Amino acid sequence: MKVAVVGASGYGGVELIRLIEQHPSFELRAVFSSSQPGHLLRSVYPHLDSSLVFKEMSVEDLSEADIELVFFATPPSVSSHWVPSLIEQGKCVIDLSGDFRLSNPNTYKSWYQKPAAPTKYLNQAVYGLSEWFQQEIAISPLISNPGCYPTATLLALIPLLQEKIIDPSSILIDAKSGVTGAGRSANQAMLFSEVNENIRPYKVDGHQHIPEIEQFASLFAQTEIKVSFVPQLVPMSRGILVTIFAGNVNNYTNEDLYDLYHSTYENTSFVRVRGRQWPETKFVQGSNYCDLGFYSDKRTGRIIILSAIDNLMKGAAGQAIQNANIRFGIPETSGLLFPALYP
Ligand SMILES: NC(=O)C1=CN([C@@H]2O[C@H](COP(=O)(O)OP(=O)(O)OC[C@H]3O[C@@H](n4cnc5c(N)ncnc54)[C@H](OP(=O)(O)O)[C@@H]3O)[C@@H](O)[C@H]2O)C=CC1
Ligand SMILES: CC(=O)N[C@@H](CCC(=O)OP(=O)(O)O)C(=O)O
Repeated sequence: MKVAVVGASGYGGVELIRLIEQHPSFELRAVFSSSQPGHLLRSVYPHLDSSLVFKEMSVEDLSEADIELVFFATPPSVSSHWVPSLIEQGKCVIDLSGDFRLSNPNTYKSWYQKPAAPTKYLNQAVYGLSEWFQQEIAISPLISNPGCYPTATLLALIPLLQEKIIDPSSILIDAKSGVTGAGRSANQAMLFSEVNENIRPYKVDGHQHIPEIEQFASLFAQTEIKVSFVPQLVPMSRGILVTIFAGNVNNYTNEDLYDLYHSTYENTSFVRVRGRQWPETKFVQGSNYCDLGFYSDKRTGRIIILSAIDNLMKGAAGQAIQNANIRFGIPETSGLLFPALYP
């Protein structure tokens, strides 16, 4: 199948290219970038041995190249401009940005401070949290890949919310991310000397992933959920570690938690239930796995859940390929079954 990547010069885009180039069923036919048109992909990214040349985005180029699937790894408000014409032409789109994740356009406008996508296409989009929306992903022309923090958070929270094991008003989320989460564009705050030997909380007063987490947590809990969420930047390139604290309303023990998570995820390919072997970002770096750990703290009556992913893999490009596999009836693990880079 012929595929294209828009935003191919960024971190999400180049991770998609790495995965597509060794995928058994996808053939990369076009890479788009507004800053690099005319440049060889391998001159911008020498680790990739490709003879493709970056082009300026154009719907005509996509039609001529007979491309069936288009990935967007672009900043907010870019995909919402192109997606309507691509969908009308019968293309399938997987969007890594937040443009199609929030069902209410006013919520998008207030958290992203950008115009929302047209409602017609918001209504067509399905949320690409692969483990929980398989059936919807398999038939949709527009898949909205989840944010990196929401992926790690929701995979940990949904089993507890569905079974009403935690107090829905008690959810606190401490989240740490490596710097590739912020993308590749130049930014003084991301200089080595600013980030190294530092842990930086940011957007404590309102991160754009809060409404996304709340929208899908509420869906599975069947009640309105509000969460406290504190993201922090840590001095590493890749990786997210999310720690969630919530009140244990049903006195679930560690064994009960293990049974719950194990039975929920035993037939999935990329969620590894680690229990009391606490997840670390090192164990998932470069891979599509999400590692989950948990602890029922009898002393405080709280449950603590830990979730580790690679932000560019399960948090972005890896999950996008997993969704493409599901969408086109290819085995879900195609092109993704490799362990983390260690050490
Ligand atoms: N990094 C991560 O861990 C994750 C990122 N995401 C989301 O994925 C998307 C991409 O993120 P990331 O790769 O990190 O970002 P980068 O900043 O690294 O890359 C963005 C890409 O978009 C292109 N671009 C910028 N402006 C435009 C435009 N107006 N039209 C077309 N292309 C444009 C840029 O290239 P050029 O300037 O050459 O056009 C670049 O290739 C974002 O929406 C992000 O929020 C989601 C989950 C995790
Ligand atoms: C470390 C870092 O800065 N991470 C980014 C993740 C951005 C992201 O994925 O945002 P979208 O909702 O547009 O997909 C952030 O916290 O804003």
